[in-house]
Amino acid sequence: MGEVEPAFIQELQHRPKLCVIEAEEIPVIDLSPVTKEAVSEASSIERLVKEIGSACKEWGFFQVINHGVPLNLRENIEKASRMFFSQSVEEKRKVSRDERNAMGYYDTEHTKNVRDWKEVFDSVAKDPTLVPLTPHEHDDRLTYWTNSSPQYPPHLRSTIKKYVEETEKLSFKLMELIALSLGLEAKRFEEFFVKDQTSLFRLNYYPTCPSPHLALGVGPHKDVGALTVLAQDEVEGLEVKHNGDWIRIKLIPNSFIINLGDIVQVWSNDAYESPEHRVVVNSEKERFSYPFFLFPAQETEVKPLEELINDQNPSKYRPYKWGKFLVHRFSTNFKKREVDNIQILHYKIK
Ligand SMILES: O=C(O)CCC(=O)C(=O)O
Ligand SMILES: [Fe+2]
Repeated sequence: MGEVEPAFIQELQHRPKLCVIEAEEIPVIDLSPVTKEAVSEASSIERLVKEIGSACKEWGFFQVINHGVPLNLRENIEKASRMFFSQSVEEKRKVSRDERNAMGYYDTEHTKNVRDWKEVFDSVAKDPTLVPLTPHEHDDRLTYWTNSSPQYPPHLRSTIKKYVEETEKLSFKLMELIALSLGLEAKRFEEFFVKDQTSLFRLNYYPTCPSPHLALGVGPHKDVGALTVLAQDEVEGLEVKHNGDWIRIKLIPNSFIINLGDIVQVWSNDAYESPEHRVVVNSEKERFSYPFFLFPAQETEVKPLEELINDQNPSKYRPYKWGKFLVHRFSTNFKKREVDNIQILHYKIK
């Protein structure tokens, strides 16, 4: 990517100041009580659940250490991703996403109608993944998203598969801890993912940017799924909005950055919120990141859980069909439009 074209330029209020607020840090959570071979004492799990609960309430963002995902899988992803993005745009476009299949390469994503300074390669965790053919409410036709296989590096597909299997296990463990922290059964969320989950794994590449004060790698947004498990290289750039300030996330080597998505916000009936975040780019260093987005099965009707609503705390959302929401997002994120994208706010009961 060369000079900053108008499509990338953020409105004044969204332009990053590039001075980093170091005052606060997101919580760091040690997952050893649930990842160690030996069975942990109930009290240490209870403590962990409390920590997760306060991190979800206070930030919706935290880092995890001793998470059980082998370091070499992650190193392999980093190497393969650098090899893939180092190719010419023509080569990368050979595995471009298209109208029929949303998986593959692209560099045209817009967040809130401004183009992001990034390139992306998307894969589904379960290949093929069942999704609605169109976002239209009364169209019941389904289709499959499938993974594309770049020729270079030749092992990219298998490297992603191994990494995703382990990250997915971590995300299920985290969902159990989140369920417990809400006073639910540990396996409460399992039914939404066991069959036909639509989870997605993304390779993000943020090239150096000549004007990092005008553009963003990813504009301010909230993740739409249940949970995001993010790995990244050593270049910082991710920021979370906390009490009105953008807080830069400091890196801990080999940790994962976890954030809640909109679906957990709806399931919890706003007990937990999906945090707003963005990615600032850099004029000297390129950056790579690897989010795994945990998404439920397409037929899931997303609504506040029965156990978490009552007369004093009635449901704050109308139900929505996850598959339709997902496909709507994917069909509208790639060009500048006059209207805002679909949001959970559209389902909020006023
Ligand atoms: O690159 C990052 O650090 C985060 C990217 C992100 O927020 C996203 O892809 O949704
Ligand atoms: Fe995000």
